[in-house]
Amino acid sequence: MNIVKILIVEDDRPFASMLGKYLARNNYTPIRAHSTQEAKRLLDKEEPDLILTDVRLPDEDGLSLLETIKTIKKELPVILMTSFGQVKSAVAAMKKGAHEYITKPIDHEELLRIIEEATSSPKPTQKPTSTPSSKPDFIKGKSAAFQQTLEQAHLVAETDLSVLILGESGTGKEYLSRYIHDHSTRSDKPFVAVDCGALSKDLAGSELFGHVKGAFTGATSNKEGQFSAANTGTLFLDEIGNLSYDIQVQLLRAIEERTIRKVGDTTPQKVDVRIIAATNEPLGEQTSSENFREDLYHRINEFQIDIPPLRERSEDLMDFVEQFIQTYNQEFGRNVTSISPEAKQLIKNYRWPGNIRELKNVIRRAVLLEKSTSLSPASLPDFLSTRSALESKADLKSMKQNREITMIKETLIKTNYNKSKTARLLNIDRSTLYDKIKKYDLEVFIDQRGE
Ligand SMILES: Nc1ncnc2c1ncn2[C@@H]1O[C@H](COP(=O)(O)OP(=O)(O)OP(=O)(O)O)[C@@H](O)[C@H]1O
Repeated sequence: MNIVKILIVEDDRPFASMLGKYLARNNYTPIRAHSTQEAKRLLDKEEPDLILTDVRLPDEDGLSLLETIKTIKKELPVILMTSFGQVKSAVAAMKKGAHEYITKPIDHEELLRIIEEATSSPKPTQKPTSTPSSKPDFIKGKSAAFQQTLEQAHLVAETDLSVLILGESGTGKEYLSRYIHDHSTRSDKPFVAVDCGALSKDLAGSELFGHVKGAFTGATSNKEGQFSAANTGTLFLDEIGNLSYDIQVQLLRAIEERTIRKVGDTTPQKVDVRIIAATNEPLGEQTSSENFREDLYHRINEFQIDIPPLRERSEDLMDFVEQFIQTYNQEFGRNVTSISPEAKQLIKNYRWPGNIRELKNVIRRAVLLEKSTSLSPASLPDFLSTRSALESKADLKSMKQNREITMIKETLIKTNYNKSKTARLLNIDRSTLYDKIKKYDLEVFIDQRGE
């Protein structure tokens, strides 16, 4: 798999760090600079494939950085991050050759789409300056299990109830929350997604509620938090179980009193935000172990929606495959028009522990590799066939191995591909885990997500 290096130029360190972690989780290699000077140094040293820069930076602004880059590395795509109200800068940026601009608060899905487009296709010299990209295509499928989920989503969308979405990693919790927002009366207002799992303990308060200048070392200016960014709209809190106890207290107050206080400030600020939270670990269990406050749990769980794992939506599987093939045909300029029966069988036999995200990654890679018009097993990663080959043998040894592969994969996903944690949970040492990863050819599986 190609390594795509992205240089993030952003002086807001917590935000840069969050963005970096998000890109790393999506198989990119982030590098961070906090000023244009630092960015210029890293341009030569690191040779990034793409630049993602803020417009406002402490030394020069992102537009001058863009100009410099266009004179030395004309082909290097630059994406600017602008705030609402900086439309003029955005238009100027497009004229100066920026690949695209994206408005803060960043819509993560949109960012990924723009990055994928910028790094995989030949660059158009000029792009329309007007509207930011449209919303992602939401695949509804036809399985009874998901139709029920959708029905609940429609029902709750019409209300202002807080929603808790439960589902394994990659089942589409963020996608569904966006869908609920799009079908609510707040649809023309901001939708802001926060990955609570990527927030550091120290900076989570500032990220969510904002801070005032001087509130802590490094707080060189006032900053609005994600609550303010989502005001009048919807705030999606992913991996909510990761919030510290202190932040849980503040969050509860923000939801109940509809007011927030910035870090370092005592003045309450009114906010009107609809909360949708998500978790892939049952919070009920965490409340009994006192990791998660029970009062907050009940407050965010006014309505619960469960998303079934992909393996329980077998009727939807090929809908996703076909749609993803179309998407990547367009993106990579391929012409895959069918799927060979063998490839179809491999896709159907696999358990998809990483759910829709894993499927999407597998199809992206397959479309990129496929030379003919029919998707063949050769373009699919080995781990799909390893498992099926083992499955076809009904002996005890193969069945044991099969179970072992599944457990390793599921634990890797659970620990966000952290091998030390995985080994600990599986009660084996790291070297045994490495041996098994090698033996079962699981490197490709791990590459889907990166560490
Ligand atoms: N209904 C859908 N239609 C099209 N694509 C989808 C749908 N649901 C999910 N996806 C795809 O699957 C990927 C994972 O979705 P999403 O990020 O919403 O999952 P998640 O459950 O929030 O994951 P995590 O638990 O890791 O945060 C997305 O990038 C999206 O492309």
